[in-house]
Amino acid sequence: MKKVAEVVELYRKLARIPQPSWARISKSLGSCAVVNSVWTYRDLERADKVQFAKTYCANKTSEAKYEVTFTSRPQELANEQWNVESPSGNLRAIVRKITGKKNEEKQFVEIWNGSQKLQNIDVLSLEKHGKIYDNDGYFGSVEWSHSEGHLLYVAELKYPKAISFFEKKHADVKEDETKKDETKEKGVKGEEYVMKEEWGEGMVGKHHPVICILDVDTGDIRILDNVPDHVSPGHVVWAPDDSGVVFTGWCHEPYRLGVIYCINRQSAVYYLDFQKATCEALTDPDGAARCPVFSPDDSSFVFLQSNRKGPHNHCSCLCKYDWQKKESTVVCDIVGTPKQNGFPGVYEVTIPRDCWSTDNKRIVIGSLWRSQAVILVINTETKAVIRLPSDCGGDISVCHVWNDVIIATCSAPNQPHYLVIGQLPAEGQEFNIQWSPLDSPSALFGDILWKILVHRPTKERIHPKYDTLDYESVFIKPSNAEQSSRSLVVFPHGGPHSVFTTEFMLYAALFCQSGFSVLMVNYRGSVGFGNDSVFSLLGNVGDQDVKDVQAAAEEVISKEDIDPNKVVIWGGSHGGFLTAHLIGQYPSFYKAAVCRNPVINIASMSGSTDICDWNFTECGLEFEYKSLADGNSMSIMWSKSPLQYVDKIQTPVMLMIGLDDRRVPPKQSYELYKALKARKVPVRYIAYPDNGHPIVKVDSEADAFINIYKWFTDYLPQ
Ligand SMILES: CSCC[C@H](NC=O)C(=O)N[C@@H](Cc1ccccc1)C(=O)O
Repeated sequence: MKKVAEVVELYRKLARIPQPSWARISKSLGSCAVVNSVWTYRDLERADKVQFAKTYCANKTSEAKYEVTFTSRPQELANEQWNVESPSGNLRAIVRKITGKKNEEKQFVEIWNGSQKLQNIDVLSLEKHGKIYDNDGYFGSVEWSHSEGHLLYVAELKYPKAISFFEKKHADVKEDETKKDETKEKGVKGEEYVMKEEWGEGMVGKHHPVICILDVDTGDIRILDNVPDHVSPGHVVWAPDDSGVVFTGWCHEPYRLGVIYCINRQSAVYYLDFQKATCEALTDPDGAARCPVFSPDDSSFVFLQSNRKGPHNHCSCLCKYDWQKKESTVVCDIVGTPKQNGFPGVYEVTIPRDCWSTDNKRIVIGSLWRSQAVILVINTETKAVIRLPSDCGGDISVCHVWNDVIIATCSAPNQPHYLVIGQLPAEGQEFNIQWSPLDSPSALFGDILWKILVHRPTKERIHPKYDTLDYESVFIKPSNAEQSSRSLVVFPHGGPHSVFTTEFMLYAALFCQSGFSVLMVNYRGSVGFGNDSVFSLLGNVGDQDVKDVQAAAEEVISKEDIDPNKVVIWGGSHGGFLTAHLIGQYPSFYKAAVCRNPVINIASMSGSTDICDWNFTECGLEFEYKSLADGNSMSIMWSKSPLQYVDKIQTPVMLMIGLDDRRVPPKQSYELYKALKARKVPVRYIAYPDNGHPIVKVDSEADAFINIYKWFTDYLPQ
């Protein structure tokens, strides 16, 4: 087993490995494909995630392969929140965040042509709106009009100035409601401390988004004010002929529930028509539709439709809206249980911009296919679905599609991420795509082996309704026995409706290079295996998921060279919930445990999480906005919570929380901490400031890993 000091140096080395955050083909068509990319790496010395840009030129060779003829040197990027090329490729819009002289946050909207900055607008000083939203995958949007004369973006509503009842300067401002509008420019009394609902975890400061339109010639900004009062707009795009805007509207009445990781929120696709000054829902206002993406000829757009209410994440339906006929059709329906290893359905929160082929028939999107991230080519007319081959056998995710050229990022548990380029073959030939790496990828970790394990529930664990369900794990181990400590980290994911795929993950690679094998379990309830798997877990959390993980662990120990006395476990959020359950239900099996922001007591959490619907749904209870966690509900929630087993726990537990977590309140961990302290079970509680639900601040993430490694090795037999 490596010493802690050695693992610190290993962490320093692997943390520097960059990962592509985005990559797009420049639309300025020339002789070669120009690919602009932005990469991110963890800068431990600066305790910050640092971004740099890289540009590639690639020429297509005869057999549809590409030869890279130029690669720029990495250019560090500063403060770019958005960088969006215009349809012709002649202009570029950049939203830049700057700290002002008085340490205030400023945002500049910059318009560039090929050689200079044409506009440099200090937008917040104009007091037209609040902060421009970043690219959060839900509300944030920056889009050029087809004419390239306007830029649309989403920002926070500008609230009237809040003034105190006791402020003398504005003594003339009346509290009278009828006067409110006239006094708005002076301010409104008594509003200083009124709570503004937020959209929960990961959406701090985002209360009420508004759609803004900048005239790039004059610099004038107007706010679209006929968005329905009950919806918050996002995924905003221009309608054909710039006749208006089309967007996802999330209903925020009667109150906002957390939206990140949740595709079950009430939302519809709306069209705001400039000429008619109307805003109408194009999809069912009571549904959960999102993310309209128009075809190149603007004849239609595709969008995703999910189950409103129910599990926070699940299979989505891919639909197409015909702009002329004003009607929607289903292209890929929700899949309950796929045939054998067949198409399991579409699992994506958003559809990438520019996902269409030039023939206006096919789209290229990312999705999940059991334990792998994949790229699908879907023919929106024939409804044929083709899974593209990965380049390295691991994950492949689409970055950009333009002019039938695809940019994708590939990785595997032993292969850091790298970019590839490929020409989309003709209809029906998609599987023959040829990928060409844009960069020589970071070295393959030859000392890490990985495979996907398939698990079938034993007879007594078969789900009564979904009796054909199986599940998987991604298993990684050191390639040579000398390096292996024969120790195993069991690692259940969170969600519970998420999934471990075969991508490169820093922590997993570090554990493996430090001598551990790692078992990442995609228990029933994970996404990517069909909706029946997701729904099989509802009402069975704390039992079916726990037994699936334990069975997978015992199977691997019996089949691999693992010492059963050297098994530890760790997980985050629902993964932390499972960790706490497993050490309670199998008290002598795990030598040490770590929980990151774990759900410990569903009952006590129901009033403080940003997604209180999760507590009801996962416990098999109906949820309505007016639902109360009454005695009966609390009793059911308690019966599925790991805290009930605390008297059985012997395993030393380390708890790690993000103090700003809005998803799982830090007090959840404190409940377990106190209970274990009172029972003299070794327990350690680490609290990271400025971290939310995922503990990903660079210094916190680094400290967390070394603490986890030390906690495990302190309790493992040497
Ligand atoms: C009331 S919090 C329930 C646990 C939480 N579920 C949803 O947010 C959770 O396990 N979070 C995951 C993050 C995640 C959730 C869904 C899809 C992908 C990731 C976690 O932190 O690991």
